[in-house]
Amino acid sequence: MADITESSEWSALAEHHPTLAGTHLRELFAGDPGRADRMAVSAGDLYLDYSKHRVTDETMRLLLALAVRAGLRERIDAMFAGEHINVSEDRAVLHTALRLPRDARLNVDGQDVGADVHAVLDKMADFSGRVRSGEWTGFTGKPIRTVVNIGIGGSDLGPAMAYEALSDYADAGISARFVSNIDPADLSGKLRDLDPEQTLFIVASKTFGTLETLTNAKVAREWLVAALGDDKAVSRHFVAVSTNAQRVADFGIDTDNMFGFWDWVGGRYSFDGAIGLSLMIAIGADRFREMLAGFHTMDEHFRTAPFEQNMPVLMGMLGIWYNDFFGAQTRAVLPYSQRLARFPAYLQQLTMESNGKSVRADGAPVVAQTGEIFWGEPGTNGQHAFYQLLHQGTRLVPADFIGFAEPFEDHTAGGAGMHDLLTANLLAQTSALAFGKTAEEIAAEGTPAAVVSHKVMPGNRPTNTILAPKLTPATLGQLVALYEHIVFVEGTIWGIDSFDQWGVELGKVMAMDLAPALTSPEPPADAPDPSTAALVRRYREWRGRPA
Ligand SMILES: O=P(O)(O)OC[C@H]1O[C@](O)(CO)[C@@H](O)[C@@H]1O
Repeated sequence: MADITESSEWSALAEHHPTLAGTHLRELFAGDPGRADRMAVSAGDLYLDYSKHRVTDETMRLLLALAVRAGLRERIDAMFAGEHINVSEDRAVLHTALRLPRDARLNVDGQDVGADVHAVLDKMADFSGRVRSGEWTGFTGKPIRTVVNIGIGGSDLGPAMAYEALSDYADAGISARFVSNIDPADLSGKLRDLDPEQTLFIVASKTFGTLETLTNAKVAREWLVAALGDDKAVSRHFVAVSTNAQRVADFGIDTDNMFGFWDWVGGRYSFDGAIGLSLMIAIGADRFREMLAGFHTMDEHFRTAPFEQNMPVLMGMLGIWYNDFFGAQTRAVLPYSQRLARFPAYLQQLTMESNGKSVRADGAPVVAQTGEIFWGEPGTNGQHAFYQLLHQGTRLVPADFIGFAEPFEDHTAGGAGMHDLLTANLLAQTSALAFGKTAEEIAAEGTPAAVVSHKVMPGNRPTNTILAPKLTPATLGQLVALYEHIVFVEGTIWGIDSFDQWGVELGKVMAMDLAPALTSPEPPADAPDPSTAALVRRYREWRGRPA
């Protein structure tokens, strides 16, 4: 694989960078009145303003030239066609197939992928409909009131985020809870006030081999059987989502009540398929399909729009600009929507499990910094916590602000609706971050000279602003697909396989090796290293075990 940093396109950006590094957004706007209208793009219902970036038209031209040089167009085509671009696992990468319209045809490795996807969606819709209508009852004949999704990583973060995002659409009186952590506090806290007779567990695991999920599921099964007094209750209260029917059967779940998917769907790309069953039960199959249509809208945009108008390409390349040329290490994601409270956590897995790599797809070391660190909190809460650093800290933290025009409800407060105040905060923050406030402006307000420097707002801090009319199933689908494709764009430039996650394996194996050292009646003979040995001794002592 060629070294992208040796390309003339990379060099051109490196040469161009000092000019922009020495230019303030105030100057860029002053010299370019049409910038805000020009540096904006729409995709589906999403509107992106990227004018508050430290770029000129020339920067964007150079960034897109780099994308072309990296073979982004060919790679997009390869992904959508089902080529095995996940090289380390020799798999296709086809989460985009999960949202293909019913009449679309896609044959991959001899499989009619579209037909398979819709067969599962139909099975989910049938089951969800029965649960929602009360036709599907628990063992004692009562309707289901709570769905508990037991899963972790992609089998948790996606459905949990989307359920919260779309909770205003949950119209059947069925709520969902999500259990992921092997910390027993998670499961017991979620079960505490539940009626077992009206609870349905969805055990969600692509592999059905994940320690946390299987352990939680076993304890949940014991809780259910103890309460209902009969093993036979399990078949009415446990269903599974997995790619591994054998393990589902071994666990004791009837495979008729299993909803499948395929190895060409990565866990972190999977909640728009069967992993989203809890969401579908809560909001219904029609709303779920609206969400899928939203995903598909963004997929088509990504697949077909010219790079100059292509939202994921533009945002991905801007990520490269800050990460690899400005040396920024993180990106804040700041949704001005309480409903999107879990969106940053969801994005952390999507982006960092995908692009946190230090070898390229061909196994050679990477040649540039990879893997932006994603983090964030909903506005306005973040404003009263960490925005101080965003505004006046020494680090450059590019940020994505996400807002919606229409609220679900809008109480008035002092003339303005609460939602309008929320949006005013979003707009104020991006403006303050970009333009700041100079020492002269602060002094002119009569500020004592000794305090002026403390109050200076440097500005020149770049942001994306993404606006949509309303947070609906369709806009959520568009938003998630947008970030999926941003990950893809960045991964392509870095030349990495964004679809494996080998870095999580070692810790899992070591935990299984260490567990006996914590629990054995006799002091353990060895530990992986002296520090861990000392910690094991301390733990055992506090647990009352011979150290
Ligand atoms: O769905 P599974 O197979 O239980 O895996 C859960 C999560 O664990 C991981 O493999 C990481 O350990 C994620 O990629 C995945 O989303």
